[in-house]
Amino acid sequence: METINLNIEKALGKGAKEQLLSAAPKAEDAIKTLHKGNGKGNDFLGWLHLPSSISETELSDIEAAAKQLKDRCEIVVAIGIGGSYLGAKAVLEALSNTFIQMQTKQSAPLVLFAGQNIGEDYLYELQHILQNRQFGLINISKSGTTTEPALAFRLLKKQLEDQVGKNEAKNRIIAITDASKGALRKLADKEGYKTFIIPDNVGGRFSVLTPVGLLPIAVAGYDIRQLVKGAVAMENKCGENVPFTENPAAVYAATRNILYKAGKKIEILVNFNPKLHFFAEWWKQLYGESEGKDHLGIYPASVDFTTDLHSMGQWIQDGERTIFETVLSVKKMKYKVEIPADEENLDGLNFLAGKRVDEVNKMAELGTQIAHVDGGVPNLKIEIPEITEYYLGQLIYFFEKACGISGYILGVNPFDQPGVEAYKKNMFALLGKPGYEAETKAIKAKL
Ligand SMILES: O=P(O)(O)OC[C@H]1O[C@H](O)[C@H](O)[C@@H](O)[C@@H]1O
Repeated sequence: METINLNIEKALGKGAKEQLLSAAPKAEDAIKTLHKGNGKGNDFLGWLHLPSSISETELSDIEAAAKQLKDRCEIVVAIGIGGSYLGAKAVLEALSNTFIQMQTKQSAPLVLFAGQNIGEDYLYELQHILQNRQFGLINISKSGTTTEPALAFRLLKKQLEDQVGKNEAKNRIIAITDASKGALRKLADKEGYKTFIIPDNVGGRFSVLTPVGLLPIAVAGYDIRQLVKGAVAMENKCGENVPFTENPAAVYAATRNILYKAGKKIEILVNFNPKLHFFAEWWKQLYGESEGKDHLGIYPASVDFTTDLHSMGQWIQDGERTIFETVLSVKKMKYKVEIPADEENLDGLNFLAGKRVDEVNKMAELGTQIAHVDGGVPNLKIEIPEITEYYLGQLIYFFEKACGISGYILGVNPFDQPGVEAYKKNMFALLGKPGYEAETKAIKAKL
């Protein structure tokens, strides 16, 4: 089996080796701190050895629960937001047929998502689609108190109970939450739902390799063992005793911090494969929530190429020089599409006849890299052999490990997210939630 490969040749320019070597001690310290567990946020390091510590019993339990839903449902709605949503969404978008919702024959339930927004029309349309369909629910919330998923669950639970009765609904609802705390734990225990636990020491954005991500992925028919296997391979490749230059997570973390110090405040995660769009959304939460604090942190952005070359390409080529790119480059496509010759050649494309579509895409990728580097945009490249469960598992762990290292190099606590509470407090105050009387008064005075 291959591994994903990080290439930083086009990232640091002249003196790259020296720059990297001088950044090595800080990265090595960060790795030591992570592994000793004596740094900031050290009660949230459960992800560090998560892949290698998942047991056969845990995997079988997840697969059995997935089977229970598969046997009963044509649609399963995974309810959650942030880390309780993006991991599964990213993996499913990467692995699924892009037009899965148009396919009439499904070998596994269609996994849809809810609770990741408060869109009334979104929920109306979802409820409408679920009418007279056999559906089930996976309700995911680590805290068990997040408003968006709680609201979606209230609506969909009622609909399910109305459609199949309370008893059968219990066979189709699985809750993933804290072992003892939170409203969802209480509700699940009271109703007698099957539950999975999100370990206390695994933060939401690091939880894709717990049942949070694994259950929806298994329900959709994908091989969670391969996903975990890939993550284990990367856990070893980025291990504590691997020398700095051979540890891709350390090199990535060090490189982005060198660039940040040099004024590159924005990192754009680029893909040339639309299936990776949501992988970037997952990555944005991982890095945004981990590093964006104390008025510090690279702003994680993303683009889909070549699509966005026709919209954001101008800015990236010529705009303010505060950006760098990290390109997710997929080596091998799953399918083959050859460009046909055309006798009339009215579109002038006969020079491409006989080539695969991916050859055109690869030249777009190379041409873009050269143009952007020439334009002053440092370029990191992560080569992914193919989009499979195994390599996605590698990629997930690679980014998680690098995120921990990078946050410690930056000097922040990469494992908390205090800033997220500000909007929640205001929303509750505006909605008049009991207990928020003083905040309600204060915010109304601002209106
Ligand atoms: O899983 P939950 O507790 O519902 O949290 C879901 C998400 O919302 C929070 O506000 C945090 O900012 C995220 O880190 C978290 O992943």
